Amino acid sequence: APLSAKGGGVSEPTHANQIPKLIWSFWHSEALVPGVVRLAQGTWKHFAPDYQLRLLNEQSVKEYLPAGERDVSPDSFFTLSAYTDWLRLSLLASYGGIWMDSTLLLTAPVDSLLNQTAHLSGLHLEAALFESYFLAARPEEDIVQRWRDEMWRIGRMADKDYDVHLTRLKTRGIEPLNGHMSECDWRDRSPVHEVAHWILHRAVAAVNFFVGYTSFYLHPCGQHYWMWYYRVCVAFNAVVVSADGSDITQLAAPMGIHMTDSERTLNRIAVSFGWDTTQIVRFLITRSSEDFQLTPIRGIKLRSKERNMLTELSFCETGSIICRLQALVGDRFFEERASASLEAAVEKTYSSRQRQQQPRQATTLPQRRRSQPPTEPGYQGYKVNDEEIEKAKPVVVLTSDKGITKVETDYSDLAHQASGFRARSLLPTLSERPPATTEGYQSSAPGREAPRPWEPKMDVDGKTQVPAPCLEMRAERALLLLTVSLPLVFVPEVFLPRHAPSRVGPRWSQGGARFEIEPMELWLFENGARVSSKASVGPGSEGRGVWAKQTIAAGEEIARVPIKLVLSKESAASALGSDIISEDMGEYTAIALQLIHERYVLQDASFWQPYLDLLPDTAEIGSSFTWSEEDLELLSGSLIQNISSFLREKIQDEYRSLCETTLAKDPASFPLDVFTLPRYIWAYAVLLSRSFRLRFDRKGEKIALVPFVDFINHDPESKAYVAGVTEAAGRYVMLKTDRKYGPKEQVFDSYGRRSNDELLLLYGFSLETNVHNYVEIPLTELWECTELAEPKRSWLAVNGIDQDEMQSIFLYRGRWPKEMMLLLRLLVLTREEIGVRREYAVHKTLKDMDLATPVAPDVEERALKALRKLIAEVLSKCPVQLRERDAKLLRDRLAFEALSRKEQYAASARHGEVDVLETNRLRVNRLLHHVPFVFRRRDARKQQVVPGFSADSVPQDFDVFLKEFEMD
Ligand SMILES: C[S@@+](CC[C@H](N)C(=O)[O-])C[C@H]1O[C@@H](n2cnc3c(N)ncnc32)[C@H](O)[C@@H]1O
Repeated sequence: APLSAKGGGVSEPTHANQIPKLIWSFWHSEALVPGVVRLAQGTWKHFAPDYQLRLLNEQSVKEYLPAGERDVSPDSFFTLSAYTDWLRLSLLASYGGIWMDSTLLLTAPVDSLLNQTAHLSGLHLEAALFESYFLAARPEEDIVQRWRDEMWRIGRMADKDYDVHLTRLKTRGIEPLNGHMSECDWRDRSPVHEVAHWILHRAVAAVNFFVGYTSFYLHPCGQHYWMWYYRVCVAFNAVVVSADGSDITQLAAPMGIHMTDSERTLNRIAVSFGWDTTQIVRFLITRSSEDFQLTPIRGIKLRSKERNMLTELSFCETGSIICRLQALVGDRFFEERASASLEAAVEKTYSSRQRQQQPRQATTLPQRRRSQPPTEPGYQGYKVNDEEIEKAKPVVVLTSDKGITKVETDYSDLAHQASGFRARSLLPTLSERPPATTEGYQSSAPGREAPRPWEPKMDVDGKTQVPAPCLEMRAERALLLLTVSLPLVFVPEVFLPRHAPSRVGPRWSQGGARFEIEPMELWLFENGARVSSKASVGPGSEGRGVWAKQTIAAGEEIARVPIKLVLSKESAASALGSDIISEDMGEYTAIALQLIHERYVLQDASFWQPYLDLLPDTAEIGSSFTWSEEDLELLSGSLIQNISSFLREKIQDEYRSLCETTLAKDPASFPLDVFTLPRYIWAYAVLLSRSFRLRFDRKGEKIALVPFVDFINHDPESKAYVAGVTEAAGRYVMLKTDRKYGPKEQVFDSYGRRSNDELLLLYGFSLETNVHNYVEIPLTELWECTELAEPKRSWLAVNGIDQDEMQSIFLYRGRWPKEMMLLLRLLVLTREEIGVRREYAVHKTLKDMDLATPVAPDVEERALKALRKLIAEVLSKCPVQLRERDAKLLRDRLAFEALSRKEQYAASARHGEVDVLETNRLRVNRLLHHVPFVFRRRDARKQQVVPGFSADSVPQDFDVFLKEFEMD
């Protein structure tokens, strides 16, 4: 049966319940594919001849991504690897097939690595990590979809947010890496170290024991680092395994996930032998691997270090694994030699590069970060041979966020690691070293942006250095650990449970009448609503929510509420009459009047009484527009303070005008001592925090309060859906799940991509981690001083940008809408630059200029500087002390938890704004720094004959720079 087309109109033949014969892989550039990657592809053709290869790059991938995901690019993530981790899951979730990392050499038929009956097949490492470099699945597998969604969520989290997320997982009893890598390895140390370990281990366990109460978790040793590195595995464990335990193979098997031991197969050479890069490469290209049996291991997975070294050397000795594989494939990617000395080749490659100092040719790897040969004493230089490897082994460079700070001669002082330095060996890729700062830092590879200042940097091993905030956090935590937990050090481990029993305390009290759901459930039932027996309303830290009582499948209907139970303008009109609820009355106003009428006039006689009894009061909702003046002070320095006052005033004005007009028509039915201002504000708070926009027919959307369905809480990532349905039997509102929910799991819905400011204003809460935070910046002043304002406005209008959109820009944390730079460029363009006065001529000039991309260095600089000024103006309204206080509070769980709910939300919202502004300020500074460079390169590029090369050595990653200016 043909597979449904997901993207680009592609459909694949497949057999039901079989993994489609498709191999997916990604290499960022189409032109510069290293020999070893091409060799890998050759092995796939040989060992998977009946499979279709889908070798994607940044451009072609768009053809295959499902419609809603086509705009996702590496820019959407903090790192390229996070992007490709998400990409593989997205492709497999849609089309199924096999994902192979580009450096995976098959050495046996691919089917020997698959299990056709499993939902998901792959490989695990040490029974603790489910690898992601080789994955196979049938299309639309629930497990893969959930994994993809989780990866999408956490792949785009900044380090700080990710840290909070990891702690949350712990509080929910999920061990992100199944206990793996949580142990500190202090072996071969002195007895003092042993004792220190013993104390540390218990102290850490004691502190972490309280994670459920304190939300404070200490990542022991390098565990946080590993969790960062294996983000895709963390995502896997969070959604698939979802439980504590050290052996994921056992946990995953009942879910239909098949795992092969990677140490017996693809990882055998690297892991089982415990070799480093040089040893692995030596084995692969020299005759020492002549007798090695390839079939049993089924394949070889190379890391980027091995790939780089193989690409540099580009030869193999007859009989070696690489030579044998290329003979099998029938193509030559490596120069075959009868005998060769690895050392001589290494020396030749590196020293000739040193001599030439020239751009390399197209056959080599795309340019990576390169620095001049270092001059620090103790740095062992570019030559590598055994003797030097031996000599150089003890050389350790200690790096902090400020770059290389210290060069030492042995590893022994591991205390440095604990105090914020990571030790890394200089060998074997001596030629690379991260620069001291990110300024003037070239991007690492085509398709990747230059590292962002907040992004954990990659060190020479392709691993991350722990970024500064984490280091500080770790130091602070260590101090806290010692003070808080020393008395607990001697609590025997057996008394410490593996994970904490409960979550952080609820924000609502869990008892009381508002938690007696049964009368409403009975009322729903009697009036024809259908609520699945698998779900019910129950308490949680978000107030009441919809919970799964037992497993609910993806796409299952949880509730169906007939229209007669719904409060809308229609119901208001039938309750209050069309004299009062006139055609032109707003929907919110109409329902607000009905809410007051039902609750305070009809009271127990109201049809909706069982539902109204459960509605929260104004303080419980806590929307910031209902806060007192005193409470609003908590929001000082943030944009939301003024917005809250503004909305409140608008509602008050509306109430006053209603009193004078509509309500005055029938004072007996609408006495002003019943229809009071506080009640009107309450009704608005209920409506803004719990109503839905529903579409039942073509006429348009309706605002409605839907009993039961409005108990669903917000998770920005949820895709559960609420929809109006019209059938012959009548209209109803339906709630359906987006994914499978396990017993006792809360079902969430997304209230939309709302920033913390919006959430606080309308719903009375904000999120500590919110990827949708943004700040709206008015352009009033820029419009006032721009030249040729009118023709510019009309040109924008002709191009589909309406008056409101022209007035401000939306600044997001990780992306810039395309219109933003276009607007800024347009506003800074002078009359002279446009060079014409008549409107139609201005339109033509602007069209030719293509303002969606940088047009000229000085225009670009002015636009960026204007943006910087706007950002600085907004930032200046938030005093530095306040910013620092918020940042500190959000790092320090204990202090944060000690705040009142409003203080917590205020701090999160203001911090969200500052974070967006600061991040963008840094970005603008960085771009300003690159402007001259980008244009110089662009000019050089125009002149050169062969794209990508010129005497001026245009970097291969030129496009990446340009991209910075063209984000969407
Ligand atoms: C549609 S109602 C959901 C039901 C509500 N929890 C109740 O008990 O009635 C929206 C309200 O739920 C709360 N809420 C929803 N999602 C939340 C979240 N993620 N965190 C905290 N509070 C949340 C807020 O008080 C919000 O105003």
